[in-house]
Order: sequence, then C-alpha cells, then structure tokens
Amino acid sequence: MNLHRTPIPVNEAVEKIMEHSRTGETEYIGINEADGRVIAEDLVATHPIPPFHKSPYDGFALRSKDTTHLSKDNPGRFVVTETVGAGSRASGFMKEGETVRIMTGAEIPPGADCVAMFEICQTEEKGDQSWMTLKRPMDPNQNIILQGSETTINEKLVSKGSRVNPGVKALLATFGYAKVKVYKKPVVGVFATGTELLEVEEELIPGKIRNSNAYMIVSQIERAGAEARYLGKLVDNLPTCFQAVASAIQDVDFLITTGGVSVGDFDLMPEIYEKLGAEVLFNKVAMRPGSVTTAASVQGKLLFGLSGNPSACYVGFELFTFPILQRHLGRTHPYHRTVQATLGRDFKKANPFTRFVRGFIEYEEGKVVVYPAGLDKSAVVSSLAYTDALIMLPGGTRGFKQGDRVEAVLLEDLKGGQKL
Ligand SMILES: Nc1nc2c(c(=O)[nH]1)N[C@H]1C(S)=C(S)[C@@H](COP(=O)(O)OP(=O)(O)OC[C@H]3O[C@@H](n4cnc5c(N)ncnc54)[C@H](O)[C@@H]3O)O[C@H]1N2
Ligand code: MOO
Ligand SMILES: [Mg+2]
Repeated sequence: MNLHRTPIPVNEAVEKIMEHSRTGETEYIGINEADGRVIAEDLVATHPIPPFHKSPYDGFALRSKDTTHLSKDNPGRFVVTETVGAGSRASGFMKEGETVRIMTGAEIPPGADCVAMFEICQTEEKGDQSWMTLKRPMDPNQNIILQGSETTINEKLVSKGSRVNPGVKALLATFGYAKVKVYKKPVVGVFATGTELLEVEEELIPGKIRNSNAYMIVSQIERAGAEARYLGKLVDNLPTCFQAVASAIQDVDFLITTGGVSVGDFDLMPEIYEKLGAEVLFNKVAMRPGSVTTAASVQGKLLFGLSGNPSACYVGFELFTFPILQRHLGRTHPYHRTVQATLGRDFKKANPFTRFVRGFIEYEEGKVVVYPAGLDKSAVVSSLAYTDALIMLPGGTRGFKQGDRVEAVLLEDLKGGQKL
C-alpha cells in the first residue's frame, strides 16, 4: 500500500476531470417527457407571436379615424355588424361607422385598427340590430397586440443547452414542438463497497450500518439530471470487487463507487484501479471533506472513487461528478452557481485545506446569509438533510467569524417562502 499521496487543489482536480468531458448523444422525446431535460437544438420561433393582430380586451373593434372628433358632447354611434370570439374571424371588411364586438384573443377584423373596452362603450339594441356609442377618440393601434410584437418568425428564443422548465415547455408547445431534441441522459452506475453495509430493509446488527451512500448518490445523480443505475453493494473482497467494477464499466457512461479509497487494509479501490490499468487522475485533493476522493479513467470512461464517509461522498459528487454530467448533458454552464454570502455564525476550526461546509442559505434583509448545517465532520450524515449549499472556506491558519464574506456553492432551493 502506497501511503504517500500528493494532494492537488480542488480547481485542478476539476480541470483534470473536465479534460475528459464530452457532450453526449441526442434523442427525440415527446414534449410530455421533456421536463428537466436539456434541449439539443435552439428553440426557434416557427411563427410570429401573436400570429395575427389580436385584441387584448373584450370590447369593440373600430376604425380610429371614425373616432377623431368624438367627445362627451359629441358622441359617435356605430353599427355593430357582428360578434367575433377568440378562434373566430370577422366575415367582412370594416367600413365607416361600423364596429365589431370582439373578445380577448380574437383577430382584429380587417379594416379596424383599435379596440375600445366594453367599460367605455354604451350599447343599445332594437330588434336584431345593435349600436354602440363612444364618447372619446381612439388612437391607431390602441389596444391592439400587433402581430409579431412579442417575437418574430425565426427568432431564437431559448439556446440549446438549456434545461426545460415550465416556461420552456410552454414555448415548445406554442411553436408545435411535439417532439423535442434533447441530450441523452448519461447512465451513472453506483456501487457501495464495504463489508459493514446492510441494505435499507435489513435489521441493524452490531458492527454493521445501513448503506446510505448509494441511496444518497442515486438521488444526487437524479437531481443532476442524469440516470442512476444502482448496481448493489459489494463486500471488501478484491476478486469480487474487481470483477464487479470491470464488468460494470461496459454498461455505463460513468461509474461511481463509494468507500474503500483510503489507505486501510480493506480499502481496495487503489488496487482495483491498478489491476484495471486505469489512469488515476488524482487520489488526494486539498479539501475537506473528501480529501481521499479519487478519479480514474479506463476504456474512455471515468470512475469516481468517492469516499465512504457520507459527507465526503456527498461533497465529492457535487464538486467532481456533477459538472462532467452537466457537460455530457450539453449544459453550457456545467458548474453549480456560486454566490457571495455572509457567514451566519462562527466557524472556528481552521484547516490547511479548503473546507466545504454543508450549509443552508437564508435571505435576511436583502442579504444572502449562509449557515453551517449541523455537525461538520466527514463521517456525518445528519447535516446533509438540511444542506442546500456548500460554504467554501479557504484553507489557512484561522477560523471564520459570523459576518465574514464567504463563497457559497448553491445546490438547490429547499425552503418555501412566506405568504406574499
Ligand atoms: N490512516 C488514514 N486513515 C484515514 C485517512 C487517511 O488519510 N489516513 N483518511 C480518512 C478520510 S479523510 C476519509 S474520508 C476516510 C475515507 O475512507 P474510505 O473512502 O476508504 O471509506 P471506507 O473506509 O470504506 O469507509 C469510511 C467510513 O464510511 C462508512 N461508509 C462506507 N460506505 C458507506 C455507505 N455506503 N453508507 C454509509 N456509510 C458508509 C464506513 O462504514 C466508514 O465508517 O478514511 C479516513 N481514514
Ligand atoms: O476525505 Mo476525508 O472526507 O477529508 O474527511
Ligand atoms: Mg477506508
């Protein structure tokens, strides 16, 4: 066992991984399956919005030139020729002195160039005929949503590499994208290693613990938009682990193992990488937790040897696996967003390595404040439930104080808000 490892800075480790990144293949899927997927072609307007001049109000369509002289003392009386609802079209060309009852969303009748809301019009009816009286002038194009005023044909509305959210989906539907070209989800295999591991349905027995990492990582993979394939847990036995890893590589785009990457007697991953002939990109990172995180490349695939310690495993995934999955998914910005924040309470423990404290974001009086979430130890699992950000504390000889400016890596938004 080689006990000497050279730690490299976090950003270098990320770069080494991203050197192996490529954009994945594409596929067409139905619009209903598109939520959260990344579009692989620009979303382009196939027609103007609106596609025709339309009314924003329920009211009367008119020729503005028939209204120029109108006032309270000099009202105008118009013949109502027909009623047009959204989805219908006027039958004729509007002539002098005429008006059309028009509903919100309906096409402006040819010849008309303004709409007066019902609220400013008086109507009277006699038999089959009705009239409308108006007491004010209207401007040309008043209360008309002009064709193409929102978007013109061929305008690029959403760039390829964007994730489908409800708004993107509305646009896909608007422009008739029943099938959507998206990037295929990379398949990420997950093995949990450790003789101590029990599955979730097993009774706890002395000396053993339940395998939480596999479930956590599967969730992280899915949160990242990729497809997780849990391949099971492995006891710390070299031939078994080697066989399992060697054969799994064939079936997945990326392979994650948790545990067994440190220097213990039963930490088998370093030997497995060697037996596989894998190129180890790094096996020690100048960070806490997750310093033992290892990445290796074999047969054009990346293996992530994440730590067995739950917090280290969690952080290792978000820093190193997340961005390459995003790149594979065609995301133009593959990294988690970071934000300048104020530290919400003291963090006294100094560390020579950069520390990624599991934390949560609050917005207080217009400021972003980030609080550590519970115990900050590599072996801790309980603080992860409250984690929506990683507080990045640079290595050094001093701790940090409440009020210090820090950088926070945003992972998700966990909290609801107040009633408006
Ligand atoms: N002599 C040294 N000892 C250790 C070092 C070191 O540099 N020198 N590094 C420490 C650090 S830092 C970490 S982090 C851990 C990393 O350990 P491994 O990645 O080898 O993981 P294991 O030994 O398999 O397990 C560690 C810990 O995590 C628990 N575990 C493992 N798998 C799971 C799982 N699927 N779900 C929940 N918990 C899991 C396991 O039971 C252990 O308690 O090494 C330090 N040691
Ligand atoms: O790698 Mo360990 O997680 O630094 O604590
Ligand atoms: Mg170990």
